[in-house]
Amino acid sequence: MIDKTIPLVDLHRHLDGNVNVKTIWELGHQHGIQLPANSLEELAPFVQIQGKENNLVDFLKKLDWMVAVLADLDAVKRVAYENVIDAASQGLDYAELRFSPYYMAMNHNLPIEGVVEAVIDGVRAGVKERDIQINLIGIMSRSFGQEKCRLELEGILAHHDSIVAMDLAGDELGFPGDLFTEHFKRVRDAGLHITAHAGEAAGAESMWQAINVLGATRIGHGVNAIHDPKLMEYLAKHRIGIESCPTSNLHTSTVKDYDVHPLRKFMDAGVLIGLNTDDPGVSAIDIAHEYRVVKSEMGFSDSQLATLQRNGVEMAFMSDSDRKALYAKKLSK
Ligand SMILES: O=c1[nH]cnc2c1ncn2[C@@H]1O[C@H](CO)[C@@H](O)[C@H]1O
Ligand SMILES: [Zn+2]
Repeated sequence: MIDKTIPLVDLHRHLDGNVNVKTIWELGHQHGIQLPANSLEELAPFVQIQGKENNLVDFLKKLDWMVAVLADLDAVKRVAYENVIDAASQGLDYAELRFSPYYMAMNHNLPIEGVVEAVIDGVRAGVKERDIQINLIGIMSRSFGQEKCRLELEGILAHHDSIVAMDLAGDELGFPGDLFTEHFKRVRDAGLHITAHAGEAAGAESMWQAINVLGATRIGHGVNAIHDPKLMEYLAKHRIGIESCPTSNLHTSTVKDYDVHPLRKFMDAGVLIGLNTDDPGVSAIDIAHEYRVVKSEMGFSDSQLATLQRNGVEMAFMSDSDRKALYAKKLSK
């Protein structure tokens, strides 16, 4: 089902949405943080989706305990390190891990730039131990407004050599992209790639804005492009990559079920689209799960799955020579 000759990648994976229940438990106890449960089993439903949530904002609350236990920079480093080990254990050859430094810093007043450094350190430590390549994407969490996003941006830009791209995540309906026009101008000036969560809670207009105003060359989710044929055509023509996260879309009630997910329509329209996990810890899934459901619930053939797998590599924020090297490494295994 997963083609062993093609690199397996996950480009849309929040490391602050992928903290082990056990790690939350241990950090909570280590730092004397009051948790809402008396055992690991009791804690799981506070951070993992049970069934589905009514909307995106409710879904996002599940991440709150994952960052509530980040009491110091060692905790941040641990979470970043464990994310690399987890990604490698899931069979990924390459992953882009994204994180929101203010969101990770805010509960315990950590220095934002320190959080960025701790994430970079933790990822470096993980990569030393496992056969996986990682690139980092900085997130501006739109839900906290323009000023907090500016702080996130500055923390990331201070380390732009270790970061490949910038993203906009959080409450898409409440905080439209054009609030962050100035922020993304600075991102473009710094030469970072741009992806944005769009067309998930809001409509196609939010995707047009992400592309035309913010400068996004990839879009997270993008589900609602399906209602705008001109946009579908534009995405295909300009090779704007769609980072699809089907299970997350069910869990946020963006899409009712797998069999009505528009993934196939994007493929038919010639749009570059790949499979990703989004918040694997919250959704309690791995990347193989996404390939499995696309096959079993959406009826994709193995060759269509292989196209999705290759699309992921093509969309990755890496140089063409690194892309070639990734393919070559896979074939030599
Ligand atoms: O599916 C999603 N849609 C929009 N925002 C998200 C999603 N998953 C996580 N975050 C947001 O990303 C930041 C942490 O990395 C937080 O702002 C969280 O709310
Ligand atoms: Zn996301």
